[in-house]
Amino acid sequence: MQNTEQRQPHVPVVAGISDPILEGISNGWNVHESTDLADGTLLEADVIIIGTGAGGGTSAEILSKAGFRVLMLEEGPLKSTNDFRMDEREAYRDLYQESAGRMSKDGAMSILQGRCVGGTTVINWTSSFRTPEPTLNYWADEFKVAGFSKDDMAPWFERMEERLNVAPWQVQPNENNSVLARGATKLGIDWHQIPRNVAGCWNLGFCGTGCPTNAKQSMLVTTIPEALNNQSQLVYSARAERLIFEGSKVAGVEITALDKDYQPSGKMLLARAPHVVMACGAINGPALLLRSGAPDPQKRIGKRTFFHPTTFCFAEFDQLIDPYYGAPQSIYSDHFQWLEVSGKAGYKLEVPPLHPGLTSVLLMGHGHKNFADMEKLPNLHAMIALLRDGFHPQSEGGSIELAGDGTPIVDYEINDYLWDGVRRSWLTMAEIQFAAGAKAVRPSHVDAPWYHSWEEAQKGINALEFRSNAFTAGSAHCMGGLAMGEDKNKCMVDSDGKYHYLDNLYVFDGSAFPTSIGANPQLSIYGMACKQANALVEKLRSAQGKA
Ligand SMILES: Cc1cc2nc3c(=O)[nH]c(=O)nc-3n(C[C@H](O)[C@H](O)[C@H](O)COP(=O)(O)OP(=O)(O)OC[C@H]3O[C@@H](n4cnc5c(N)ncnc54)[C@H](O)[C@@H]3O)c2cc1C
Repeated sequence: MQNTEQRQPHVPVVAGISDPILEGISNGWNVHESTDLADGTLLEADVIIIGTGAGGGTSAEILSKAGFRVLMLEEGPLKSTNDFRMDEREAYRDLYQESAGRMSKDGAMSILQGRCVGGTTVINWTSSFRTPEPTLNYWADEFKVAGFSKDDMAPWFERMEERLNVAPWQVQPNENNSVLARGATKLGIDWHQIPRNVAGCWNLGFCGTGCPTNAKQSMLVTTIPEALNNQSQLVYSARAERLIFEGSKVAGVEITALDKDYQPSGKMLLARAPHVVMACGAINGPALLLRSGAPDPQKRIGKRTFFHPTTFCFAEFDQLIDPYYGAPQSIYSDHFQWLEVSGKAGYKLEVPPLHPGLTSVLLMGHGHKNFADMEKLPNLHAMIALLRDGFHPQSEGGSIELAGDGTPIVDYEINDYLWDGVRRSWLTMAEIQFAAGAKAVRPSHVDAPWYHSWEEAQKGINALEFRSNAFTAGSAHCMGGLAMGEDKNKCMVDSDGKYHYLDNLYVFDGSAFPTSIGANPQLSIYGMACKQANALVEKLRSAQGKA
């Protein structure tokens, strides 16, 4: 097939590991790079799915298995096993939105999000949590989300856990994670093992640059191959530019074909189908609707965009931590998460993997200071606190605007309410790190020196000043912007994911969350998309029956 030759696959990192995408293409899958198609090409299907991440992959498998002709459109490139060479430079350029440089409008928030076939599931760290019950209850009470109680959702989570091999990680945690467990135990803080979606994981630690052994059960190696086996079509490097509306329906999708540098190639394509599912994720999904001028009587598109604003605290140890090796996340603590559901910001404690490129940015500082900190890397541990966003009147999240070229801008302010959570989270993390034997700790704030005792850290952290851009606040969890619920004053889609103001448009991805989740979001998206895509199958079948 032409695509196989054109892609010129790299030499695999691990000899003998198959590349299911290259194999599928050579067996005749209907896969096209957008620029291979002639300008003006018309693509047709029963259902168009825009975006191939957690929501898109899950929906494509379900709809195609039910016999519907599915067209998957993906803005990012098609990269697979042999392209994943555990190299940050290549991975950020090829697999991340804006080459991993996406930021909030004021530059205070770094945002990591995927952009490739398989979406963010290709680069995520595999932690798999069901949506916490207090979150589901809050959605029902505040947004009139129907059919999402803990019991309603249990069968959908079970189904996706089985499909993606979600299970507690039985291997000894790496030292980076062990620090969290050890320090928490000393202080009487409860912690647990993280379930992961892996099959035969080699414990390499490079989940964030794409899995070179196919162990991570991302959409790329599970649902997308199955959808392609079920006669779906995939067009990649294909950005849905605009939805075309006719009356109360989406009549087509205008597509920009992107070149090898991810820039518009000058070619445009058009796709038509009776039903359109948006699964382009938070930020880009609302931006697509804004670009398209979608009906929005309450002006709610892009509002309540959430992140789990994430704080970092570094610690230096005498012993080797090697924080870049081993399963990135295997221990968590929810001890500080649900003390109050809608009071002060709660937070989940985890650790991030520390690869050099990412770490040099997170540490803040530059020149000699940054160099000196980076020299500590083999003995460095980091802990993160994911602040729960969206459960308080002063935690309304951000909003999406459009730049002059139609690309999204995220306006998201870290305010006093969140700053209070930031400071508390630094205190918690520093105390745990010292309890685990750290010789020095440093929260990621430009003014923070290395503190050499818990007492010194307490005093220092309490004195740190709240200034925008003075501390690292990041997130890899983009949610909201097209809130789900039956309350039309607050929400854009109903509990089945159908857009309130159009008859044939659905949103099956993380943008539909009316708050942040309070846990890493992938399994919440899989469960929700599985439920909603099955409901859509039933609806389309009954419509066919009536026709
Ligand atoms: C480094 C990192 C680590 C993470 N670790 C975890 C973890 O351990 N556990 C966890 O639960 N979550 C984790 N996440 C987050 C999780 O993977 C995402 O929340 C989830 O994949 C989002 O699913 P989605 O369907 O909403 O969007 P995505 O998976 O992001 O998929 C959206 C897709 O749509 C495409 N797209 C966007 N706009 C367009 C357009 N206009 N036209 C065509 N295509 C478009 C994008 O390129 C993308 O491929 C992590 C994220 C990152 C960045």
